[in-house]
Amino acid sequence: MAEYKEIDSVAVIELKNPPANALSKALVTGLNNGVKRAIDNPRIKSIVLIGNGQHFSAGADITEFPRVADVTSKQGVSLLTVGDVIESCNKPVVSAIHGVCFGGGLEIALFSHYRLAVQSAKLGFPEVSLGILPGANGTQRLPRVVGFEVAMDMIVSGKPVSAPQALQYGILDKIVDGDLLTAAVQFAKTLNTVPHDRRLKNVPVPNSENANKHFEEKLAKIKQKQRGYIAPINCLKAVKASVDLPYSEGVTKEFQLFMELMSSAQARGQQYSFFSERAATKWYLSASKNYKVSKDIPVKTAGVIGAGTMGSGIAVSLLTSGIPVILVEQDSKNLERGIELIKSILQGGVKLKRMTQSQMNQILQILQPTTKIEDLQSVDLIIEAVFENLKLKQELFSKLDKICKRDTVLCSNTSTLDIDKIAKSTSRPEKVVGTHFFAPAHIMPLLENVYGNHTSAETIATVMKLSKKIRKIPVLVKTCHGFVANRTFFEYSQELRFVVEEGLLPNEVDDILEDFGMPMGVFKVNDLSGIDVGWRIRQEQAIANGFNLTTNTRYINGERYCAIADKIFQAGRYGRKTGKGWYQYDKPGGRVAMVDPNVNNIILNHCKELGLTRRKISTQEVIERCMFAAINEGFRCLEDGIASKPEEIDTIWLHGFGFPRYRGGPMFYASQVGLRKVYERIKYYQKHFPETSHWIASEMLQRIAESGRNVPISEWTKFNPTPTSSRL
Ligand SMILES: CCCCCCCCCCCCC/C=C/C(=O)SCCNC(=O)CCNC(=O)[C@H](O)C(C)(C)COP(=O)(O)OP(=O)(O)OC[C@H]1O[C@@H](n2cnc3c(N)ncnc32)[C@H](O)[C@@H]1OP(=O)(O)O
Repeated sequence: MAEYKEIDSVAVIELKNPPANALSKALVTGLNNGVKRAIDNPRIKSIVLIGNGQHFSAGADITEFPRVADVTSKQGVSLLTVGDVIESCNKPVVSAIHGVCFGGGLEIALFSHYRLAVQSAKLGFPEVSLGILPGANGTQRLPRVVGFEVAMDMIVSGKPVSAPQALQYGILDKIVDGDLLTAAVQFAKTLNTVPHDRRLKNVPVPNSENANKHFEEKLAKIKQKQRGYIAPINCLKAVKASVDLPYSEGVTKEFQLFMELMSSAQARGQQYSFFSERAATKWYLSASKNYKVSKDIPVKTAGVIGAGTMGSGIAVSLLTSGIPVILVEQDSKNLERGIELIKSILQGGVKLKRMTQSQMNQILQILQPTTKIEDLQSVDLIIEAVFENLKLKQELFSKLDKICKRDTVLCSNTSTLDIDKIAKSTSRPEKVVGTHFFAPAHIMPLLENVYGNHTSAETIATVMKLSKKIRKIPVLVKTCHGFVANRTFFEYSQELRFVVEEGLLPNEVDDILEDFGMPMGVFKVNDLSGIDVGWRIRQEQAIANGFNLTTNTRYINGERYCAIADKIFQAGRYGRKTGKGWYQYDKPGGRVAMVDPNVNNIILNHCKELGLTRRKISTQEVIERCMFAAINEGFRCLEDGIASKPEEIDTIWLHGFGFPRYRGGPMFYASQVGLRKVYERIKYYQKHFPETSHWIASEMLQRIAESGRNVPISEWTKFNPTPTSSRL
C-alpha cells in the first residue's frame, strides 16, 4: 500500500493503491508507518512522498465513506493523524506530484513542507461534487497559501488547477522536468531543517482584507446558481473560518461542517452519482461482448449529415476533439447556415477563453463542408442528424450503405426511432447504431448509445470509445421506441400535463419542479425544445398507429390523453423561438419566461369545454406523480432489458435532463423514498387514474417492494429474472 525505500539519506514513500492511489485506511496506515520509520532512522535526513502509477493520489477512498462511524471514531489512523505526523516531523517532507493530486491527496501535500510537480499535474479539491468538503484541514490550510479568494474559488467550485497555475498561486515550490523521483530526491537532499513558516498552521491567511465582501458575493452566487445544494455553502463557511478563527478553532469548525455534510442525504446522492456514472459506462452483453474484451474501430475521420442545430453541435463536438469532419447538407443555403452556426459556437468558445482565435481557425481547417453525399465514401464513421422521420432515415441509410466503405459505422441521432428498422435498410445491420445526443449537442454531456438486435460488439465498442474521446458520458441501451431517456421522460411530462388539466398552471408546476432541484420546469423545457416538435411527434405516432388526433381527443384506445399542448400549438405558440409557448418571452428566441394570461385562458377554456372541475393539487402530489411515473417506467426499461442496471437510468437523467446530482437520479431517489412506499403510491394512483396505463406497477418493482426487506439498489436486478440482456 505504501512502499518504503531509501535513496542515500532520503526516505522515499510510494503511495500504491491502483488505479488512482485512493487513500484507503490501509494506504493511510502504510503512509503513517513509513513516515514514522523514516523519523526513527537517524541516517535519514529528509522524506519524499510520491505516487505509484498514473497519479499522486485521487484523495480519500470514496468507497469507504459510508462508514461515517470510522471517520468520527478516534480509533485507527486517519488522514488527520498522518497529517499531523507529517507536519510535525523535524525532517523536511517533500510531496512529489504527478497526474492528479486531489482532495485528501492535496491535503497530504499541504501537510508536507515542500511540494514539487511535473508540468502536467493537476491539483484540486473536488469534494464539493461529492457533497462534502476537504475535511482533513484543507479548508484551513489552502487559504494560508493562496489567500481567501483563490481558496474560496477552488474549494467551492471543486475545479482543479494546472501545475503552472498552482506554481503561480504558491501551492507548488517548483515544477520539474525529467524524472520526478530523481528531481525530488535531489531537492530533498538540499534540505536540512523545517522553517517555521513551512508548517502551514503557523502562517496567517494572506490577502483577507475583503473576505467579508467576497463571502457575501459568493454566497449570493451559490444560492442563485447551485440552488438547493448544501455542500458549496458549507465549503464557503469553512474557508471563511480560516480568516475569522485561529487555526485550532478553524479546524474544529471545519470538522463540524464536514460532519454535517457527511451525514446528509445530499452527500449520499452525490457519492452514488460518482460511482453510477462510472458503472453506466461499463457495458456488458455477454462474456464475449463487453467493455473489457470488445475491440473498437479507430475513428480517424467522421461524417455528419444535416447541418441544423443538432448536426452543427455534433460536428463541433467531433472537431474540437481533433476529429476531421465532412459536413453534408442537401443544398448550399442550408450548408452555409450550418457553417455559420459552427463558427458562432466556436466563437462563443473564444469569447469564454476556452480556445484562442488561432485554435478556432485550426479547428475550421479540419471541417470539410459539402453538398455531395458521395464525399463520405471513405470516412470511418457517420452520424446522421436529419429530420426525425423513419422513411427519410431509411432512404438515407440505404444510400450510405452503397456509398461508404464496408467497415464504416453508420450512426443515427434519432431520439425515438427503432434502430433495427433503420438498420434493415442496409446490407450491414451490424454496423448500424444509435447515437442520441442531447441539445445543445456540443454542451450536454450525455450520449445515449443505442444498439439493435444486429449491432456488433465492435460497433458498440467504437461508439462507446468515441463518446469518451469527444468528452461525453456514454450510456448503452437497447433499442425500443424512445429508448430510456425519452421513454421515462415521456411519462414524467405526460403526468405533468395531466396535473395542469386537473388544476395547476404551467408556472406553478415549473416552480415545484425547480424547487425539487430540476434546472428548468418541464413547460420551460417544452418551450425550449419546441411545441411544434412535440406536436409533430404525436401526429406521426397517431398516423403510424392508425388513429386521428384532434383538439378534443380525450382518450386513445382507452388511454387518457391531454390535448392542451395541441391547443397551444394551434394558437401558433411554438415555444421560445416564436417568443411564445407555454410562456410569453421578451422576444422570439428570448430567455425571460413570463406568465401569459392567454395560456391560462386556453387551459381554463379547455377544462370548461370538457366539463372538468379544477382542484388544488399539493406539491407532494405533483412530485410523486411525475417522479413515480418516470420511476415505474424506469423499472419497465429494466424488465425489458432496454437498460441493464438502474445506474444507467440515473446517469441518463443526471446528464441528459439535469436531474439534481444531490438526489442521485430517479432510481436512487426511489431507493431513498423506499420502494415499498413508491409501490404503494403507484397502486394508489392507479386506483384514482385507472385510464392511465403508466400507473400499472412494474412487476420487478412489485417483487422488490413485496420482498419484505430494504433491498439495496445494487441488488435490484436480481429481482428481474428474464431481461433480454445479461449484466455484470
Ligand atoms: C475527533 C477526530 C477524529 C478524526 C476525524 C477524522 C476526520 C477525517 C476527515 C477525513 C476527511 C477526508 C477529506 C478528503 C476527502 C476526499 O479526498 S474525497 C475524494 C476527492 N477526490 C475525488 O473526488 C477524485 C475522484 N476521482 C477522479 O476525479 C477520477 O477518478 C480520476 C482520479 C481523475 C481518474 O479519472 P479516470 O482516469 O477518468 O478514471 P475513473 O474511471 O474516473 O477512475 C478509475 C477508477 O478509480 C476509482 N476512483 C477514483 N477516485 C477514487 C477515490 N477517490 N476513491 C475510490 N475510488 C476512486 C473510480 O471509481 C474508478 O473505479 P472503477 O470504475 O472501479 O474502475
